[in-house]
Amino acid sequence: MSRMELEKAFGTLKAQDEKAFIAYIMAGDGGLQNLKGQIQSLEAAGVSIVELGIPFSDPVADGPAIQAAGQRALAQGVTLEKVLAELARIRQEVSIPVVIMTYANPVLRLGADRFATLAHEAGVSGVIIPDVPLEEEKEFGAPLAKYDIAMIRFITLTSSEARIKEVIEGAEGFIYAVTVNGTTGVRDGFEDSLYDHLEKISRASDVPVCAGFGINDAQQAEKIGAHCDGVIVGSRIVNLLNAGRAEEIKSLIPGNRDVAANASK
Ligand SMILES: O=P(O)(O)OC[C@@H](O)[C@@H](O)c1c[nH]c2ccccc12
Repeated sequence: MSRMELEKAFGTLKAQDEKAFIAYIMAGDGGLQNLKGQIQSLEAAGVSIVELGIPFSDPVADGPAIQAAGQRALAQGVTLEKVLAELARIRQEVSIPVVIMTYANPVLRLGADRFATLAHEAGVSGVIIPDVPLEEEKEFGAPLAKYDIAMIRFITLTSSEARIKEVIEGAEGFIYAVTVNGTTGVRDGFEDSLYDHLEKISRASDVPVCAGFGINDAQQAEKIGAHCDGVIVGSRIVNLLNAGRAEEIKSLIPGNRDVAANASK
């Protein structure tokens, strides 16, 4: 698999006039032996793409829910290499695209070339590394490009016009538009200016734009998704999985309204 799978997924959604729902989970939270079942249950719930987090000891952009999930996974001895090996083992049984979300350090420890090879063997479609700025992207992106794996870039609320233009030029897979300032996790609400910001980026970008951080339910997902190509939900899903309430993930996806109504009864 490669970034073609991402293009295909977004193409199918567009043809059906639907938005992408990207679910973030922490690999190895609950044990790596459960990864296959977790991804399959997301797929069955109607998730479009899985963003698979790699546990890391110094996760600067993660809020409390993701940090706690990372600690649980680290306590189980989960590493980037083990996650990629497990993904390679289960790839035939998983059909939605998987994007790896990791910090730079675990990739550098493995070596950027070896990481790209293992990610390719694991069927990974894209990679998100939040602590690698555009200026340093090449070191990571070039080996991935050999296998056509997308290097996914961020735009934040404070990105300047010039920066937005730079990010959009040569963007791959999709653009991750951060909806709030700060770390991941549930928020009370969003700035009114968010919607214009998302529309502006979407208009300018050739690749789909997906918004994430602080999206907590189907209503928010629908409202934000209306101004871009999809949403990313992390903390809420991580918490539901950890609480053994995976079946409620369905109710976070807009369009599963009946499910949502039933779940809250
Ligand atoms: O948890 P939230 O608020 O739903 O946001 C998604 C986010 O967790 C996920 O995409 C993510 C986890 N760790 C990150 C680090 C940087 C950027 C994004 C992430």
